Amino acid sequence: MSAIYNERAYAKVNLGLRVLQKREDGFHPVKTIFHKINLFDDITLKISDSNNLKVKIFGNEEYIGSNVDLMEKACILFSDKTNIYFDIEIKIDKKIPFQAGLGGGSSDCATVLLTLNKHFNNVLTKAELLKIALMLGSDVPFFITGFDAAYGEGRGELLKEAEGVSYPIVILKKKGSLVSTKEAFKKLDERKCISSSFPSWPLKLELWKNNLVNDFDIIQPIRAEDEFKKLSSNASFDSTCGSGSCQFLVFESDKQLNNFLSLRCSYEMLVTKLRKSTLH
Ligand SMILES: C[C@](O)(CO)[C@H](O)COP(=O)(O)OP(=O)(O)OC[C@H]1O[C@@H](n2ccc(N)nc2=O)[C@H](O)[C@@H]1O
Ligand SMILES: Nc1ncnc2c1ncn2[C@@H]1O[C@H](COP(=O)(O)OP(=O)(O)OP(=O)(O)O)[C@@H](O)[C@H]1O
Repeated sequence: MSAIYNERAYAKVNLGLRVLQKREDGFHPVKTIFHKINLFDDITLKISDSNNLKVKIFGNEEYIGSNVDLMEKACILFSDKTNIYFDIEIKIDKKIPFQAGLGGGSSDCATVLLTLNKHFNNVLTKAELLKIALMLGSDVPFFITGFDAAYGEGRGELLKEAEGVSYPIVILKKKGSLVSTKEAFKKLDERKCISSSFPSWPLKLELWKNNLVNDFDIIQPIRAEDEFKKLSSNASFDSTCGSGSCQFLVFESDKQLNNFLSLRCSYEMLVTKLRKSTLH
């Protein structure tokens, strides 16, 4: 028997991201608000019964290099944990920029885990899925929860749902600018003074500028460019996506967004919205 699923894996931004001192296990505790955005990878999964695990992925040539796709790792972990074997063909239409801080790979593998669990009649509990998710990456548990927005602590696995908002958002990407998450965290270890303060979620956009800080902002060369400064002065809020390299600008209205879109911009631009689903 086989079944086909068409799924969307949404990207996220971090509204505020404080990074504390490195722990003994090499990871840094963070405090953040994760928020999904309406930018997604389209993933088609064909799952068939089989006596051994077979994973085929199509469409990942552009981003995979010599890495193993996180979606393949998700299949292996799911099979190990459940002792269920299957033949899976995954087709991905990648729209989320990678090494960009948008959590694309994390969202893709969370989507695969959730779909496998759905196919196999919820064989794993949410708690078991969250445990596997953290083995795949610090951002993966957020995508397992299904929340539009959440406070995240620990490595990002201590999650509490937050109310989502739906302001227009523009992602700016400088051509050729890629950031390795590991290297970005390493750079922050050079800081002399580390603050741990993190505000409660200010839903009102006018409060974000003075309350939400991403510690990775200081290591993003694009933020020192005159063009970026000029563009961001036309938005209500701007910050780095995760550990970079993409930046995002938030607008209070479509009118403010349209004024912004009439400006000259040499960066690649993705125009979307913070995601507030109707399920809640
Ligand atoms: C920057 C964020 O995207 C913010 O949400 C996340 O903290 C990063 O999450 P991620 O991409 O899933 O990262 P992981 O795959 O877990 O970790 C990649 C590498 O980044 C570093 N890392 C990551 C998360 C964390 N809290 N502390 C770290 O020091 C570690 O060196 C780790 O080996
Ligand atoms: N499904 C996937 N999508 C994107 N990258 C993947 C995937 N699987 C493995 N990778 C590898 O992971 C690296 C980047 O992953 P990803 O896009 O999650 O990072 P990111 O954009 O920096 O997100 P974040 O740091 O916010 O989690 C790439 O070098 C890529 O080869």
